[in-house]
Amino acid sequence: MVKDDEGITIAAGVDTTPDKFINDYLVYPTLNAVNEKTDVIVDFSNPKGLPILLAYGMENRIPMVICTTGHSPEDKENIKSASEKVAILTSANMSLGVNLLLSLVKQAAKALEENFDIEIIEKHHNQKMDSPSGTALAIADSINSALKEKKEYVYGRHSKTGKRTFQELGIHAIRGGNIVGDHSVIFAGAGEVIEINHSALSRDVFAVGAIRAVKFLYDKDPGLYNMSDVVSNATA
Ligand SMILES: NC(=O)C1=CN([C@@H]2O[C@H](COP(=O)(O)OP(=O)(O)OC[C@H]3O[C@@H](n4cnc5c(N)ncnc54)[C@H](OP(=O)(O)O)[C@@H]3O)[C@@H](O)[C@H]2O)C=CC1
Ligand SMILES: O=C(O)C1=N[C@H](C(=O)O)C[C@H](O)C1
Repeated sequence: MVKDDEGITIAAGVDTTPDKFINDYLVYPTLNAVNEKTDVIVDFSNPKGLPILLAYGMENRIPMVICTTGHSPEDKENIKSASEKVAILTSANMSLGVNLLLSLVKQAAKALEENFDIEIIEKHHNQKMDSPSGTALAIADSINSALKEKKEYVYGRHSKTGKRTFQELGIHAIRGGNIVGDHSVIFAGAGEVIEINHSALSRDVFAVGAIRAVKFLYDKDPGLYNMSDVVSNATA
């Protein structure tokens, strides 16, 4: 996708795997070789590389587009503090459609808060490392942000006995084949069901979003940004 875009080029690919120590210092030769003219770092990799990624980005004041999912609460705190020094954009899903879905589910949750059960089902390929998907968690957080009574996330319901409570928000992960990424949000009421669904048909949608994010972020002041900033920015 970058090859077809005249505005940007790939300066380097780097490895942030923390696997080498010399005198207690982690050594990352490939990371040190990054071209000084690098304007933005894009990360679609593994949460294990986060400490090195943040340290490098902060030290060199290079904005970072972090698309990797599966971060721990501590990782998320570290991203937040790093964003005080350098611009960081995080998004569990770079597609335009999912970012619209995040606001649609908020609207639906508000309207149906009193008597609809809410469940999320996500489906992904059999190579995915984390579950549930970062997008499913972002959808759940978006729903919760709209509700007066916050829901409690219940993952999978395996071996769970007893009835579902109204406070539950079920989150379910399906893994198989080469499914790119499907997210369905089900609002189930008495006698009616509303389902809001997004299907990524190709991984290109994530690359397109990441390129838009790069163009948005490269000259931004320190701060924590997300895809809704990009989408709402007409020049991005
Ligand atoms: N925000 C979004 O829109 C999207 C986010 N993702 C997220 O991106 C991440 C990667 O997913 P996906 O592309 O499917 O995974 P893949 O396994 O296909 O690709 C990950 C790549 O990252 C490389 N990698 C792993 N660790 C490091 C590291 N420490 N430093 C540098 N490179 C590393 C891997 O190299 P090697 O093969 O050598 O291990 C591999 O090339 C996941 O967290 C996924 O959820 C994915 C799609 C969209
Ligand atoms: O791993 C993937 O493939 C994807 N991961 C992201 C997530 O965890 O939400 C986004 C997308 O659905 C593809």
